[in-house]
Amino acid sequence: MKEMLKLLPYIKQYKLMFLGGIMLMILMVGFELAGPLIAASILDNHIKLGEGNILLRPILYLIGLFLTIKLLHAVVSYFAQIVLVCAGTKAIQQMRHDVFKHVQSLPIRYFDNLPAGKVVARITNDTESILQLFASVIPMFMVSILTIFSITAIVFYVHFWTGIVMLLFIPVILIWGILYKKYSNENNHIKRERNSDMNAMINESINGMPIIQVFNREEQIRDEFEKINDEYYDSAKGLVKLESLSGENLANTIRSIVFAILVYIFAATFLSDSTALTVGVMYLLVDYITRFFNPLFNIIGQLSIFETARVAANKVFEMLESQPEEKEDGKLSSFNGNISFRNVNFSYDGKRDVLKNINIEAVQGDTVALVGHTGSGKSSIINLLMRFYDPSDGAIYFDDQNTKTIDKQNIRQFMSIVLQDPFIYSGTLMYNVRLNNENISEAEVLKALEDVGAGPLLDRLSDGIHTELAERGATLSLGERQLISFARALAFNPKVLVLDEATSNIDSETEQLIQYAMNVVSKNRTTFIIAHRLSTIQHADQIILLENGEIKEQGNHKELIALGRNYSTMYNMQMG
Ligand SMILES: Nc1ncnc2c1ncn2[C@@H]1O[C@H](COP(=O)(O)OP(=O)(O)OP(=O)(O)O)[C@@H](O)[C@H]1O
Repeated sequence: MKEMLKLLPYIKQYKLMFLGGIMLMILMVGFELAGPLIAASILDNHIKLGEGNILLRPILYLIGLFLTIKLLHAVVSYFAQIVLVCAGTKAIQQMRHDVFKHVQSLPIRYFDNLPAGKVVARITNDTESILQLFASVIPMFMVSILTIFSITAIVFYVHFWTGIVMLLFIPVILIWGILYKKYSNENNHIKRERNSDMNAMINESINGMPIIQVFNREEQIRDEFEKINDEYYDSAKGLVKLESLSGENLANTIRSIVFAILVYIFAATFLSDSTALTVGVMYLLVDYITRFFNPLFNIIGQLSIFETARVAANKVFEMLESQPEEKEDGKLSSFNGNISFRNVNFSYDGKRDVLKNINIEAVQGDTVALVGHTGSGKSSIINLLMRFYDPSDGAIYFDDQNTKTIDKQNIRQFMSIVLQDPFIYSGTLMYNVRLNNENISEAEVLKALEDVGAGPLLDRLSDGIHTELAERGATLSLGERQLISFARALAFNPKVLVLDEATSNIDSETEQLIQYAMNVVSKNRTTFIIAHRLSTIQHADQIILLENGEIKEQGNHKELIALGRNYSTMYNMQMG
């Protein structure tokens, strides 16, 4: 239930709308319950059975009143629905905003074990389920409880024993509700888990579609998907069975039992003149009893939606409460581009050190190349440099200021990165270069593209820099995506540049293009390159050879070749 309390701040933000909706619902209940009172009055006061004395005019008035009330009921329920759905949608809009904002503030570490599809499910599906709570379940619970109390009060007032019979059945229904909740919880939990597993899998399959198709894994992936889909179906079936059992069937059975008892009570009252009920009162009781059970069963029927929303809220709040990246107050007011790693150790999981005693001194404008076999720790060094993670031991200094004391956003303002598989967002070429940074003008975007050698690409695109690019740059070659990524780095004019060289086999012409772009962008900037082709880093100021997270060789190309150890072996091998 604590999830419900956490929803309160969202309700509070739109409290006037929610209150308005609830007031309208209370009016609705009033109109709904007035109907039987009017009918009873017609029967008892204006149709005197056996006396041949029917007063038509008051009956017409009362029928007019009855119809007016019905009309008002319809109008009020229309507006109540609109106001509550709008308030709920607004509250959910705010919640989505908060979740999305919070996701952006989470450390990269958080996503290591959480598939993107699950994050998507949290922001879309789960919040949508919570909307049901605001817009339908909670108001319906309130209206139902109000209806139950009002009918109980009226029935007790009109006929005490009928009231007692009605109340006797409430514990039966409550016990049913508790049992229902217990069994539906389990199925609901599985259903939601499988739903988010499916999201994750669809997301992963779409991203990895080329690999799946090339390796002919369609059938296996389909089978895996079907397995999750079947589990989803089973849990949904379990819920439907439970709902069918608890819905109309149970309602009708209990209602019939209550009616049977009432018929007996009514018959018994006729045996005595003093307690005999009038036709109007009997009609009133029968009508109210029919209405009395509806809200009770409505509550039980909505428990499954309530449960789904509760589980969803739980998941959303779990994400909202996960620790965001720590914020440091320190700022780099000016930064020349000097970077040093001092005795840095690092572990992702707190158990295995993937970097051990790393020492690097890079002065402004230096190019530092990181080389080594796969898994040797090159990307981990970059992860620390970008402050996606922090060292377990030792420290990294930017111009003699420990980066741990500097606000991450502030540090990243001075850096740009070009990844080996550059990310292209759906949007125009201009958007992709300046990423919505209005401080970078259109002319600067054009110049950056020209400078890195993307002129021919610009000429080819029908709308130049305003051409819409496909999601993930699907319609561009790897080389073209890299050039855009270089232009992005250049346009942001960073002090520090990080280049993750493409490992894939690019042809020598593209390699030349990229080498040219690399030289343009890295000019006068401190540059860290993860290098796979040793031919591209011969002019680097420092080459660092890593093995199992340790620096094994460090120096410039000439020095390492002269050393005649692993670097020179690797270089000779690559040069054939
Ligand atoms: N997010 C992570 N969580 C746990 N371990 C990780 C994570 N990322 C990398 N590792 C481990 O850290 C070690 C160093 O990986 P890193 O990515 O730095 O190597 P690399 O030299 O960049 O390799 P490659 O050239 O293949 O990209 C590897 O053993 C890897 O399995």
